[in-house]
Amino acid sequence: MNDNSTRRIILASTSPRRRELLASLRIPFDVMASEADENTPDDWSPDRIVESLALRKAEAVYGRLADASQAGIVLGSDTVVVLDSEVLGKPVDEEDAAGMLSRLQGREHLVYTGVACLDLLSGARLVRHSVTRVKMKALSPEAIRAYVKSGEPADKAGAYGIQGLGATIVERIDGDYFTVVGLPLSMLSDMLSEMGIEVLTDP
Ligand SMILES: Cc1cn([C@H]2C[C@H](O)[C@@H](COP(=O)(O)OP(=O)(O)OP(=O)(O)O)O2)c(=O)[nH]c1=O
Repeated sequence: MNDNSTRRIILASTSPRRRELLASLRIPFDVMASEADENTPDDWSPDRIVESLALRKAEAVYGRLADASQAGIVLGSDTVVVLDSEVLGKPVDEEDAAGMLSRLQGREHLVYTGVACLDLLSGARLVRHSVTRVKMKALSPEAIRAYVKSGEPADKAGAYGIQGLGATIVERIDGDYFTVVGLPLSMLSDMLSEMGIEVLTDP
């Protein structure tokens, strides 16, 4: 069943990247910021963290809309970087960013992104994650300092953005590029299809 015309999509996110990525699917959507608690127990695995936080973000918006009996799908997403089993979120300041980059440089790490889709009317939910391996180039302290000073690391998991200046410090990736940027579009389109929203349809 193709339900594109009757159900709105709401992106539960403050991330401009996620908004741009979702826009590339060419389906109409609204954006609502979600204030979800992003703390998780220390012993949670990365897949559990990103799936749970994606769900929390979607549920925070779902809670504000469910009473209105609106037909729609709420999307939430969360991204972390994992190095040697340690989960790296966003750096708290420039020193933290430089520390993260000096550990990531010259080595491989994993980027996990979780996606949650909640159906506003039925309450049905789908939650999945995607993982991409990233090899970062060896970086001199000067290069790390210059990259931190660019401001790009500030609001990004692992203190880099592959879609920007960070492209110059990545050697290769193995997996889905969009998982690294924060919204795995191929996996998302499969999830939307399972919820009755087809991205590729005859106009
Ligand atoms: C590794 C990497 C991360 N990121 C970003 C994606 C996410 O926005 C951010 C991880 O933080 P998140 O907590 O996943 O998301 P957010 O707080 O930015 O947005 P939301 O409101 O949806 O919770 O890191 C990049 O943009 N490029 C990259 O290469």
